[in-house]
Amino acid sequence: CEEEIQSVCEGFSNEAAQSITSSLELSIQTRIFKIIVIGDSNVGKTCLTFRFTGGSFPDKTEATIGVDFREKAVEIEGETIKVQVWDTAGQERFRKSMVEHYYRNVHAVVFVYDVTKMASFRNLQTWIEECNGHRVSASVPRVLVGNKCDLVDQIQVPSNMALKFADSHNMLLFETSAKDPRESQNVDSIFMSLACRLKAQKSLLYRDVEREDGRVRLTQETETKSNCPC
Ligand SMILES: Nc1nc2c(ncn2[C@@H]2O[C@H](COP(=O)(O)OP(=O)(O)OP(=O)(O)O)[C@@H](O)[C@H]2O)c(=O)[nH]1
Ligand SMILES: [Mg+2]
Repeated sequence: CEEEIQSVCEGFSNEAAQSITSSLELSIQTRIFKIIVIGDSNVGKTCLTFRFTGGSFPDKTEATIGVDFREKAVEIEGETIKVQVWDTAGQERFRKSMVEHYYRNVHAVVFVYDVTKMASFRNLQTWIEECNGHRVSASVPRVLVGNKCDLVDQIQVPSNMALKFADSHNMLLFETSAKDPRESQNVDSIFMSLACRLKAQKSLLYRDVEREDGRVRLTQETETKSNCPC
């Protein structure tokens, strides 16, 4: 790594090189938490990940093809952590070749259903089976998200039914809306609660950083200072 840093700094003034070195060192030390977002097409996975990483609701979305990556640096108890969100495709034809990649070295899983579509709730069982089928360890935290709560007069999935399902699968339940700006903090807490739990499992993640991130990366994400919500 030191050699890589030196080669990056060649040709820069001392001051610039020093600043690059400290940025690179910080980047190398930063832990990355890989969180995948899974569920039927159209439930709002892209909008939820966009709300968390970009802070807004996208004007227009198209069906995700394969996977979209979004990252956000967050600060938890003085440590900067990079939350890497894998926004996966819900449509079978757009996900086939990618499924193995979704689950490889995953640190946490977010299952999403649409509170206005009972079928998307019923299909959760299939998504959970797919996840289990890819040998995702039971120690990998999972949460359940019921999205589109702003559509209050169209709700088909009662909260108590969702809660029972979440309990039986040892998951926390979040009912929220990617669209309603008043819910943005609730959307943040989906990912922040997972990041807090992962931070507590210290050992696994430095190893993953070394393995996946042998290359040096400089990023320009916004940093969110936040206290642990859990
Ligand atoms: N009312 C409402 N609409 C939403 C909300 N979240 C997403 N939508 C809408 O639902 C549609 C699908 O949203 P996406 O985020 O693209 O869905 P997706 O789960 O990523 O779909 P795939 O990429 O095909 O798997 C879009 O028209 C969004 O505008 C929400 O919280 N409330
Ligand atoms: Mg999508």
